Amino acid sequence: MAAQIIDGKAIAAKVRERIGSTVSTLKEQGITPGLAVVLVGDDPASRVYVGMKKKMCIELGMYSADHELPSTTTEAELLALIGQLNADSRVHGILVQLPLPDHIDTDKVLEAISPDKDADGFHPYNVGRLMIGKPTFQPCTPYGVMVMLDEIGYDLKGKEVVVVGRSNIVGKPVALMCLSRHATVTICHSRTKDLPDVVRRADVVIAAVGKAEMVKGDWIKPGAVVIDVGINRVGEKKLVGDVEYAAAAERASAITPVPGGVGPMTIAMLLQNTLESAQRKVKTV
Ligand SMILES: Nc1nc2c(c(=O)[nH]1)N[C@@H](CN(C=O)c1ccc(C(=O)N[C@@H](CCC(=O)O)C(=O)O)cc1)CN2
Repeated sequence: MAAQIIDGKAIAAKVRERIGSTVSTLKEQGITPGLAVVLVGDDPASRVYVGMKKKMCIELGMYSADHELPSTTTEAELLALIGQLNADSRVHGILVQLPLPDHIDTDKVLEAISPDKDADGFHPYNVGRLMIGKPTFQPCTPYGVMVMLDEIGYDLKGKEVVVVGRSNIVGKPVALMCLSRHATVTICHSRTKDLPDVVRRADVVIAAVGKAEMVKGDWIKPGAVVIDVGINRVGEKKLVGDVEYAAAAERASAITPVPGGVGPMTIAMLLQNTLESAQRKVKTV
């Protein structure tokens, strides 16, 4: 049977629609959720993502504070800007687009963001809360993966999940989120022995390794769900995921495409996190 294509664009549009109507309600109560997006340097892909974030923020009626800084910006200048944004009551979420230029210490910058405005969920305080299963900002891409699984009605309880990739941004948090839903989770990486055999056990494969088509179609157990987080540029224009899509789709019960899969969810969940932050603020004042 042909795999169900999990349409990230459509699911993200649905998430944004829900956010938009909640934003309208909040605005009636005098609160406008605000997101500050900070870009340092000229990375073309980052510029595109930042542009999409700002556009959607405005479309949903949120306040958008944009800061595009030159690649010569010093770490001290960036930290000073974050200090200002932490203190700005119009801003409920702060996002510093990654990667940052090499002369800036990324960890230092992420730790400078106030944990209660950490719309990316990358601050160690929030990472710790995720680890111990407390409510927190959930990192956007893994959060999007969970929403996609919910959307297809997939219950992770008791399922074997194999995550390929152990990044702080995707692999580790998505593994924790699956664990919190009672899945049995294996995280694989470059030194995992017999990777194809480990992946073959999986009811759900989450590929987040950043290597074009590294997960082969014949590694997929028939009927498995395949979530491909990779976005790899091949040649001038073509984008492919971390999974060999056509061959995997022949065996999977459901699969995310690239483009149009997990990518669009990342931005939708950033806006969701900003909204949740504003809602928390309403409850505390
Ligand atoms: N501070 C952060 N930096 C980065 C993050 C992040 O979550 N926070 N993630 C990525 C980039 N990213 C968002 O910032 C992102 C990547 C891809 C997409 C997306 O919609 N991709 C499309 C394809 C777009 C294209 O043509 O290039 C798709 O998959 O369909 C959105 C957001 C690294 N940095």
